[in-house]
Amino acid sequence: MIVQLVDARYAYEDGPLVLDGIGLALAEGRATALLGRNGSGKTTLLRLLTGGLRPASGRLLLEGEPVTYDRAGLTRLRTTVQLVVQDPDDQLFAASVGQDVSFGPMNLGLPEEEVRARVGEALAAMDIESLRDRPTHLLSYGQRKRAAIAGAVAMRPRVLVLDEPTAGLDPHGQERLLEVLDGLRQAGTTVVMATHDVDLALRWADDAVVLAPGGPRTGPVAELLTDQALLDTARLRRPWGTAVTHLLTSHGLLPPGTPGPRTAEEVSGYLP
Ligand SMILES: Nc1ncnc2c1ncn2[C@@H]1O[C@H](COP(=O)(O)OP(=O)(O)OP(=O)(O)O)[C@@H](O)[C@H]1O
Repeated sequence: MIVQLVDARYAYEDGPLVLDGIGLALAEGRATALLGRNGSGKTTLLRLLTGGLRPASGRLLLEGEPVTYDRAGLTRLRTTVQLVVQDPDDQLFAASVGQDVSFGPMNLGLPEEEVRARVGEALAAMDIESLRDRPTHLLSYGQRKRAAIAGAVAMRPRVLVLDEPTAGLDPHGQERLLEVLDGLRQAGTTVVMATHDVDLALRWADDAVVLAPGGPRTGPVAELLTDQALLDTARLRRPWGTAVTHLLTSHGLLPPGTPGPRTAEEVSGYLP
């Protein structure tokens, strides 16, 4: 496991207990969707995973070793695990897109040529090469979101953690992002994404973490998102694929236990 959170608890100062006894293990190349209603603790969990918050009890392990929350420990964690926060305005700070995306790799002390190559690659991946010299504050929300993700991609982290990355992206932008994330995964990057989109989670992820009032549940995404009792307690909508399967099964058109389609293309597998 690259990163592991073991039995972690977290409460904000003077606030409620947000996470209680959560465990999460991130293996190389796996995609994990983090789901839960507003205020369930998704952002808090992502901040625990990336060292921005420290668990009140429990441990964060990086390659099996407990993370030390000193400068060296956090630097080591953050070169391995990159967080893209929900609001791009909390992430972007340089004058232009190109400068912003190059900041991280430059800070790693990489040679100029390497920085340039990484920035070019990240801008191309996020389809924002034409915005390289644009001031970040003049970009649209979706463009800023893409620029913030490009900044993390340019760091080539082993684990990429994204807080609602598709929110505010147009359909093309969402598809493009999923392609980028699939490409990163194929190259071995571990990706964690908090999202409210159950269809996207079912289609994209291997594993899921559902923050439900009774306690967090972790497991294969196809298993958790077909568990109606869990969806009800977590107040999650049933993914359309699961709903279609349920309908076809209840009409005897599919044998019970048939796994639901994760994409529209997979539905064709049910046709005679
Ligand atoms: N800085 C803070 N100080 C005190 N309480 C906080 C702070 N940040 C978050 N909280 C509280 O912690 C709980 C979890 O918040 P968090 O942002 O992790 O939820 P979330 O699942 O990401 O929500 P959303 O889906 O709305 O983004 C909420 O009750 C929230 O009000």
